[in-house]
Amino acid sequence: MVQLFSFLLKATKKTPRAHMRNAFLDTLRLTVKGGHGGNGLPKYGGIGGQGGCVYLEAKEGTTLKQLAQRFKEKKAAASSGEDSSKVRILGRRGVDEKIEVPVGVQIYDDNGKLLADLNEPGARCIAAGGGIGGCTGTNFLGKPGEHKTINLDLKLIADVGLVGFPNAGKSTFLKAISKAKPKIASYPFTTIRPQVGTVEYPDLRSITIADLPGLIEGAHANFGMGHKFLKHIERTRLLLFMVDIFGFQLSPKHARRNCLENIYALNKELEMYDATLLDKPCILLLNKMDLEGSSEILKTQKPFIKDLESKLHECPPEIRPDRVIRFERILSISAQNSARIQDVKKELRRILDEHAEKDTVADGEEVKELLRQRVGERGPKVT
Ligand SMILES: Nc1nc2c(ncn2[C@@H]2O[C@H](COP(=O)(O)OP(=O)(O)OP(=O)(O)O)[C@@H](O)[C@H]2O)c(=O)[nH]1
Repeated sequence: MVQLFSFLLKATKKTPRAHMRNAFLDTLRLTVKGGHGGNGLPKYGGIGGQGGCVYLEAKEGTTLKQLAQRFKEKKAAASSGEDSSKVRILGRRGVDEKIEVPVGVQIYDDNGKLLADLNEPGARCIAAGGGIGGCTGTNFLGKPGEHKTINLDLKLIADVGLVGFPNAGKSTFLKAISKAKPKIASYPFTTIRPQVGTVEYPDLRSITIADLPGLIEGAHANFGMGHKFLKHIERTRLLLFMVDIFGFQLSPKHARRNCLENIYALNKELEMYDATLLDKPCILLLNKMDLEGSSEILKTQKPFIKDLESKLHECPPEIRPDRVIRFERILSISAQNSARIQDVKKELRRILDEHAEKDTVADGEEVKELLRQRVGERGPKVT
């Protein structure tokens, strides 16, 4: 009977859909447990060893998928401290459990409280401390280690976040400008995981661009993949909007949006996710300029794209943003023919450098102000 059931169960088990297989993993839940403290030895006043702790360390090249494979049971524990004995009065400390995590991981507890942000290689945090060893204060009994569930949330760290609706040409553009090799096809949703490309400059400086897929109109209401990948934009320093000059229609059931409407809709999606994203510097790319009729559309739409406020009243309410985004630069390109890709490359660099300089100056001013406040009237003069 049991065999029959297991046979039937196997028969109904479907193979996962192609896009679900090897899916990009950017969250992981783990139960972590610090080691138990060793017991003391009352007769000699011996102290038990402290339990080992579970700690996380950010390492480049690590993925959450590797982690999920290593901890199949989703549990990690450190070893207990050694009991005190006649030959070793001070018990040895338990062995720590080191978990290597991808750079850019944020650690949350079950209440959603941020415990740590491991955003550079080598950054560490203790996930579960070990219990103290038995001593006079504990009646020579070792204490249990910390035990909790943590949530790892990976947010990519890239200089530029590429956003656009499906089929706009994001993958084609990323391939043209960088060394990334994304999948490209003429139907929406080819990209189901963020792709990161690196753009190199002759002076050996390089910048990274993350293609954030899956964004569709209404994603804020959890249509499609919702805002699943938008979290990766939070740490980017510049936004790169990409829009098909001919507009986009997700399916016959959806309204066809022209390029201007697509810009409003993208603006709205970002605003609904996190309005502070609109404060980031932003470049707009109007793509597919190699196709016939594109120049005419550009000519009629450009004045309105430059001044988004002007047509806001005509924008359908479901895609109308409260605040329009300001583009530092608008470039019409053809990702397929690599036309004006070099201009985009230059602009990205220029704007990133300009903002980095501003940030440094702003930081400097802040430090000076702090110093001024601390130094007081009689201290050295801060200029
Ligand atoms: N004519 C023309 N076609 C382009 C251009 N850029 C992209 N395409 C085509 O548009 C289609 C979609 O391109 P992708 O690069 O896959 O678009 P995407 O935005 O990455 O799409 P998703 O993966 O669905 O998010 C493909 O058939 C491309 O060949 C362009 O500049 N000109």
